[in-house]
Amino acid sequence: MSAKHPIIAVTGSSGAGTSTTTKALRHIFRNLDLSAASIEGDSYHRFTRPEMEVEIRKAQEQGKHISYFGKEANDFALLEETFKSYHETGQGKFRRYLHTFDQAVPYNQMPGTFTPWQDLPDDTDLLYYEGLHGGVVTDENDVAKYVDLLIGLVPIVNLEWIQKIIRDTSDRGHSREAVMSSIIRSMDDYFNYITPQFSRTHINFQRVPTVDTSNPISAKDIPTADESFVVIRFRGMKDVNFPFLLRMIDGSFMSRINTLVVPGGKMGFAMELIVTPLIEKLMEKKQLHLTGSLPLGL
Ligand SMILES: Nc1ncnc2c1ncn2[C@@H]1O[C@H](COP(=O)(O)OP(=O)(O)OP(=O)(O)O)[C@@H](O)[C@H]1O
Ligand SMILES: O=C(CO)[C@H](O)[C@H](O)COP(=O)(O)O
Repeated sequence: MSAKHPIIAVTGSSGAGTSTTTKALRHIFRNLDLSAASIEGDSYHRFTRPEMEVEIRKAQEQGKHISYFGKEANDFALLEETFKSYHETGQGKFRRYLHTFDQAVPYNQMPGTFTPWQDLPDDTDLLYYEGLHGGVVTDENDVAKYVDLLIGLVPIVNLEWIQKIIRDTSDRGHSREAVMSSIIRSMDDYFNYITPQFSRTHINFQRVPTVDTSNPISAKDIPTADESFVVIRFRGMKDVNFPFLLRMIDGSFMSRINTLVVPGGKMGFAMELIVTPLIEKLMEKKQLHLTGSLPLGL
């Protein structure tokens, strides 16, 4: 944990909605007048899209699987190093993985390639990570230990697959069959690297649809905000003002002592109400540090 250079991470599987949620987080940063250095989880893939296709074939020939969820296809050491560097110095490097032609054309590159590494801007208030592995811990690497506020974004799995299948086929140019086989191929890594993170998060936001999603493969649309609820689980946080949240968020209720449920359309609002005071607290700590009132290391 770094009072001086705090790190906030939103972690979730492919299609969970981490990019979508980033809009709510950016809104909070703007309201608080904070400058955030941003990094994306996909930047830590080891391979471009054509290279990954080769790696998938090589693995298959050896009777193995490689997926974007696992350590073979992602450089966890580099991600840990980036977090460590920001935590200690407020600096680091970033690049982007370009998924679509719309993203790639401004760089004069092809989809499925990386932009060159660049320095993060100087003098930012915090580092914001959005992606697959913000809370990853393996035998070799511990990314989670540098994160001051770790948020999990976890739709129930049928909804996650619907979101992934529809997004990947309509925006990223993949066939339905290719997306399906990538989901199947990713299963081991999903259990080994993705899901354990959600027991390390401070808060999880889990979208639960109220329409039938029992066959995600055949779904034509993503359930809308009005067709879902969001289950929000807090871990190890003593000062959550539940009465205030219940009063402010119409239609919300508690389902457990640490769990708030809000209508799907209120997810952005709930996120702002919950996350804003937490970020304010991180900033107060940072300020104390800068004025020398907080011992180093706290
Ligand atoms: N709360 C939501 N309500 C409705 N649709 C959503 C919601 N969150 C995400 N989606 C949709 O789900 C799809 C996947 O979302 P998004 O691209 O944000 O996922 P991601 O977690 O960033 O995935 P990746 O890591 O693969 O980039 C998008 O089509 C997005 O519009
Ligand atoms: O979302 C993903 C992981 O988070 C993608 O599966 C991965 O980044 C590869 O992207 P693409 O299919 O565009 O090559």
